[in-house]
Amino acid sequence: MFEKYTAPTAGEKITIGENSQLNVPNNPIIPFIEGDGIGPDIWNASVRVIDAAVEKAYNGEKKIEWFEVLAGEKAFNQTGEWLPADTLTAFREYLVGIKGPLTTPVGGGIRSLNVALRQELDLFACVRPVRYFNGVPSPVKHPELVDMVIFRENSEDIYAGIEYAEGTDEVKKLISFLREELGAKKIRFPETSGIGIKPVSKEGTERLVRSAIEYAIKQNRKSLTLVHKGNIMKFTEGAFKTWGYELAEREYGDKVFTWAQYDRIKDAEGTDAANKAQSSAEAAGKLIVKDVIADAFLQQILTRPAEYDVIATLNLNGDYISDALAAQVGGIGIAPGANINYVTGHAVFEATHGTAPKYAGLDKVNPGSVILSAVMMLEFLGWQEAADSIVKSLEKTIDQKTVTYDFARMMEGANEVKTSVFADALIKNL
Ligand SMILES: NC(=O)C1=CN([C@@H]2O[C@H](COP(=O)(O)OP(=O)(O)OC[C@H]3O[C@@H](n4cnc5c(N)ncnc54)[C@H](OP(=O)(O)O)[C@@H]3O)[C@@H](O)[C@H]2O)C=CC1
Ligand SMILES: O=C(O)CCC(=O)C(=O)O
Ligand SMILES: [Mg+2]
Repeated sequence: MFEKYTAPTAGEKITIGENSQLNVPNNPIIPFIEGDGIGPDIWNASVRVIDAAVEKAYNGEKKIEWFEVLAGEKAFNQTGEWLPADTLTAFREYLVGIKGPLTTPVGGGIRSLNVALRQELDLFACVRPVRYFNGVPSPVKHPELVDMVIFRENSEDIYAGIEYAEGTDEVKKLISFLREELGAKKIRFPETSGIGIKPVSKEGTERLVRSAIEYAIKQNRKSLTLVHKGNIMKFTEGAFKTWGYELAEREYGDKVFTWAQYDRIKDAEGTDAANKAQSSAEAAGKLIVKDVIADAFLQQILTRPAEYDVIATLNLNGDYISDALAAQVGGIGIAPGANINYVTGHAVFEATHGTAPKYAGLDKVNPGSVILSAVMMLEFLGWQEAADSIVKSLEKTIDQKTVTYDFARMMEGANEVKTSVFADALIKNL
């Protein structure tokens, strides 16, 4: 199976059965990437918390068999490759994995390994829940009103990496094709432009929006909002909105009420009739599917966060929105995430934040994002008891004001501790 890695001898594989149901043994093999920068600090703390929670929740009957796989600087230093083929094989074979952050240079150098993993494994949904933990210092007055789950499309948009640098033969060819064959007249400085391409497909949109609706219905959420910049990017972001509404009505007709329906009723029968139709859909517990333009959304999440619930959006919007919303509930130190293909069952869990290089090796940063990503992983495996016990312990530890520097600097009377000591406190509070 592997070119260079040795497959673990202990533990068993997670498999997927009919109806995309996971079969999870009591000792699943789970590949992990430690990550660059702060990766080792937060991974070493997180893995202790995860193991202790599983041990305690199941009295030793369940145990994760961790399998380290390489990517990023550690991989390059040991193998000469940034993302060895064996690492992809491991995530493919064992279905579920977890990773620390990986560095991506700006303006040149290697393309993002994080994006490569998502694309290679076709992990089309980046799921990032954002909720408030009592006692966490926040820059807004009512952080508790933020309770959103972002479904970020993870396989297309400008992340496809189709871009050509200024001055190259490729960009000259492309610009002349755009101008001469397609009549593009508005490239302001054709001699000195770089060009990036933004593919957005109907299939890609539909699978993402379908996953978000399924999640919203299962979790009894009130609304799903399609966030886009479709007024400007009509055939990519505008199409995302149109395809999203069409899919919602076609596949979930009796379970949803869309703002596209609202508009049709309004045009035919007037505003009162449309308002009535929406109110009765809400009373019947239907999921309201609505949309908002991305810039307006970014101000409304600050002014009226309670109006938003599950979010479905494109790749770049989702990237910006994840960090912005994380800040509202106390920062990127407790912002978890998952990259999931709901059809094949492949999933790689990871924090929203990056490698924070200035803190690397200082045993300083908050491991909360990776720990909460592991909570999402445990839930994905159906190990709810272990997941719940970590969340309770995190709540208790924050309540005791035992926190890392990021919270301590905004908290009165905090007991600031290192990453490893924060993990000790979490384990004690399990
Ligand atoms: N999925 C991934 O692997 C990701 C990788 N990256 C990559 O990471 C590298 C660095 O990116 P950068 O833009 O600096 O973003 P980072 O998220 O790495 O760091 C930005 C700031 O966020 C805060 N922060 C990040 N992580 C934590 C944590 N665990 N606890 C507390 N605070 C934290 C720090 O704020 P402060 O300075 O205020 O203390 C830090 O300076 C880049 O190469 C980027 O491409 C970025 C995002 C995701
Ligand atoms: O791949 C990277 O380096 C950045 C990724 C990122 O910002 C994200 O996943 O939110
Ligand atoms: Mg990001």
